[in-house]
Amino acid sequence: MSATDTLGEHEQIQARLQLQRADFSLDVQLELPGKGVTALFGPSGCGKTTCLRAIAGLERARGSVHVNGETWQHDATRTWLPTHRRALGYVFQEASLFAHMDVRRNMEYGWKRLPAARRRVSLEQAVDLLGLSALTQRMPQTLSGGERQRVAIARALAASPRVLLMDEPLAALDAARKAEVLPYLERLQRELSIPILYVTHSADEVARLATHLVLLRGGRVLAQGTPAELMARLDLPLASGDGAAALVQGRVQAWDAADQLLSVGFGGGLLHVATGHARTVGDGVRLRVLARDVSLARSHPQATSVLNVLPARIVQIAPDAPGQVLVRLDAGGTALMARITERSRRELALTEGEAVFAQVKSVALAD
Ligand SMILES: Nc1ncnc2c1ncn2[C@@H]1O[C@H](COP(=O)(O)OP(=O)(O)OP(=O)(O)O)[C@@H](O)[C@H]1O
Repeated sequence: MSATDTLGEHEQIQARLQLQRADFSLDVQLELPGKGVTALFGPSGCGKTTCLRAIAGLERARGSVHVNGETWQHDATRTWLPTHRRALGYVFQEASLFAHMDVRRNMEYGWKRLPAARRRVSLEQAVDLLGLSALTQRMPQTLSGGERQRVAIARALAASPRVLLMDEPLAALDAARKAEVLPYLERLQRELSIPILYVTHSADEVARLATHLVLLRGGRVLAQGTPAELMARLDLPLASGDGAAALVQGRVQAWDAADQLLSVGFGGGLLHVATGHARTVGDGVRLRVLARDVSLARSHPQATSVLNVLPARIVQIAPDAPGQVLVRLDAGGTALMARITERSRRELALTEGEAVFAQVKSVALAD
């Protein structure tokens, strides 16, 4: 079987990976969309990097790996392609650029080795996507950490990979450098048809970038699905702690420059977001609503400073931190979450299935 043999399952990444170490075992079945950003998310040691390395062929797991129509590993037919025959780009935590080559020659490295017929990304495109046109003559040691990482991503892209594997690409950067690189990653997600597998243990990065999410625990898949779906599951660890939040996909309906307020429409109504950044009417946006910023009322609150009051239905109530409960709501088909005290729940006699008003004190743009 050759690298171009297909399974008829284009536009999908499938991996069955099993591996045994002295004190760790990996046993996962991944069925991932062949486009967008799939985040592999979980605590330290759960096997995120091992999964990525096994997909790349840097680690020998038992099983199979199929990437958008190509078979890279299939034990049943004794197929196992070495890493250099797998059309992938790998971006590590620390950019490993060739110190003796300038940015352009670093980028040409993988690109030149590719037969012209297989080049799907031009060098110019990679330079442009990562905003590197002013840096092509620079040597790596003169670049900031964020710039080096952008070059590493561009170099990986220029090799026209079928998939881009990124292992905590922002983890080594400080907050300011992270903020500088993130928009480029978002751009890749929007403009490229190359799927990205993105290892992270940052919930912020998941909320901002991921279109699909795989939760790993102890070498096993705990759950996989869209970030909005999994973040609203009260039985999963994402819903615990201060970061518990709902993701709301909406569309910009208006921008009020005087009040610096963005109005975003979604299935459950309208949310107003205080932001200094104007957005174009009609654009899709992702909002993050923290459970701790949502309170509940039985009737529509009057004369409140909270701008966002949405009718919703209680779907589920689960115990949370001591004295608190987490409430999953349905607002016109979109999941929201509220963290309230057990006493408030009792005094308002809130139960599953009931209609309430959700007061959303604060909303942030996730992208
Ligand atoms: N080369 C190795 N030899 C033996 N054990 C290893 C090796 N590499 C990783 N491990 C172990 O395998 C388990 C999974 O490691 P892995 O690096 O995949 O986790 P991770 O989820 O990526 O963690 P982190 O977020 O800390 O990078 C851990 O228990 C780790 O100690």
